[in-house]
Amino acid sequence: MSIHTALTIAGTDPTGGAGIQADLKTFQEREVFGMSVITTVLAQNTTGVQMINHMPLELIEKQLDSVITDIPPSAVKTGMIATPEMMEFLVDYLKNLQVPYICDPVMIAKSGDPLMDAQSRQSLRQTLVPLATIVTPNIPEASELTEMNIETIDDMERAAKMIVHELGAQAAVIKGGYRTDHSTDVLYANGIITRLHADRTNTKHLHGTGCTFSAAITAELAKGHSIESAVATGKAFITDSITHTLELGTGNGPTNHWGFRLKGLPGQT
Ligand SMILES: Nc1ncnc2c1ncn2[C@@H]1O[C@H](COP(=O)(O)OP(=O)(O)O)[C@@H](O)[C@H]1O
Ligand SMILES: Cc1ncc(COP(=O)(O)O)c(N)n1
Repeated sequence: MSIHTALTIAGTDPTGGAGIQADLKTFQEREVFGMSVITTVLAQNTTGVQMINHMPLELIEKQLDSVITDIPPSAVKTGMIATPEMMEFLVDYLKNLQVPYICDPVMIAKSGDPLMDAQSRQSLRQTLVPLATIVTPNIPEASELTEMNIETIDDMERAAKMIVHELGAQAAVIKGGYRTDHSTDVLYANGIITRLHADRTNTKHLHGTGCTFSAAITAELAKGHSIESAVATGKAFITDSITHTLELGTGNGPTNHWGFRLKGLPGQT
């Protein structure tokens, strides 16, 4: 039996809905062995972010060495990488790894709390985005990366193409979660636009949707699936996680990471 492994490099959420914790749960659900390197420890919950503490670069480096010299990952994702120094440091690391790399350009939490400053947002364009196999911005993040005003699906398609052709990523998915009329995401990969439709669930429990979606895609790439297949499975996974809501927390609650098990997914391996 071949074991697939995935590494997430990201910040934490002690309530388990977003960040590293959501990524590890998602890897497990997709039957991939999950590993993690913590960049930032957050005190946060379903109501917002209470405190942020970045790990020293040396500790991030030591964590990465511990993982990589022992259990090599088949795919890597980054989530909250909040400072230009962390981004610059990760560039060399990711180049050497030579495995699929998913960049979730986390900038703001669903609660509205900023997770990085303006200078870091700019650095992300130049450092991590060009290395990515897939970049997965939501609409505000895609606007920030492309400096475009994104309102329509056509705008989402233009932004996805710009992230590939001008910023240098291999593929981009612009997520439609910020829209109120539908939940269509747009994938641009291998020169082709694909629209991924899902019915919109009327819920406030959307904490960690982006983390969960990109982690599911990472798990599928770790198994060797194509970009198109991995994103389709990721979309089905997040849709089921949102639909089978748990109603946890006093604010905007987490998604249900075992939601897909209640319905079953196409394309499981
Ligand atoms: N209310 C919803 N109903 C169905 N799908 C949703 C809903 N909100 C978000 N999604 C989906 O969840 C995924 C994550 O999108 P989004 O919430 O925009 O990311 P982020 O957490 O980075 O802001 C996307 O596939 C998006 O279409
Ligand atoms: C550590 C960490 N990473 C990412 C998010 C974004 O989560 P959301 O998908 O709700 O925007 C978060 N709240 N915390």
